[in-house]
Amino acid sequence: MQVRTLGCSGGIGGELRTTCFQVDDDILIDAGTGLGNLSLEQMKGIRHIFLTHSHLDHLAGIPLMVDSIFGDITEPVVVHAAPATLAALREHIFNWVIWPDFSILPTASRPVIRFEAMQPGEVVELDGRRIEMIEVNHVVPGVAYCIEKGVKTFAFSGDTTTNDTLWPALNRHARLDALVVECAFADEDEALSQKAFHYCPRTLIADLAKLNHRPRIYITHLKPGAEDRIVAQLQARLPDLELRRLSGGQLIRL
Ligand SMILES: Nc1ncnc2c1ncn2[C@@H]1O[C@@H]2COP(=O)(O)O[C@H]2[C@H]1O
Repeated sequence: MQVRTLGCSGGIGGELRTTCFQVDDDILIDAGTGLGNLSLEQMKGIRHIFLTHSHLDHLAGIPLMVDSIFGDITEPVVVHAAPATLAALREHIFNWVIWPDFSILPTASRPVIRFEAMQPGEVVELDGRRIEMIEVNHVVPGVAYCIEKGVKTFAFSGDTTTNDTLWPALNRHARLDALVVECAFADEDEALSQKAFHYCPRTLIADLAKLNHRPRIYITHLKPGAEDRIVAQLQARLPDLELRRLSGGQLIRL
């Protein structure tokens, strides 16, 4: 299994793209502006998209992608998400005002996307990859995903602040090889991080103590301009952890 970082920034500007990870060739975890780094051929190979929550920076690529591949695919792309996230997508994006409802286009019986509700705790198995949804704590309903293939295990926190759901769920796995975890704000912006339900270094460090595994840790969703400060604040207080800043294009092999 491999995870390619198509986008991992908390914003845009220059080379920065928002959250989108490609698992092998056919799965996306979130579909932010990083999705636009895929070629048309690569987009046609995407069969499943798993969403962590309803915010634009995690799904902005979907409407544009489905229009781009509209005439070229025979089976719908399956969008997996929690019921609240799917309801938001239907009501606020695919509502014929912001974008046409591609879940009934070109025809209701053979649409280009299909929405598939998933509940926290549920596992979807796709060609030997077991994808588990885990509840987290964001300003809108949010989830993380843990993906197992063989013995290898990868997890992505989605957007979250302090919680007691992600860490016990990860501890239930026999191992954790790589963890992509968000830390959107620097400690100076802790008040904003609390309002927006994100981690800052202080709160992430406190939660990492709840994790029994010692994975490679990749920090994601850094707000543009604060990247170096956030990573320095984490590394200064976690010198013994294998902790690095995630960057666009980075490949995580498992
Ligand atoms: N009061 C607030 N609540 C939530 N988000 C906020 C607030 N003020 C500013 N924001 C920003 O809005 C952004 C929405 O996407 P994010 O959750 O990635 O990060 C959020 C913050 O950067």
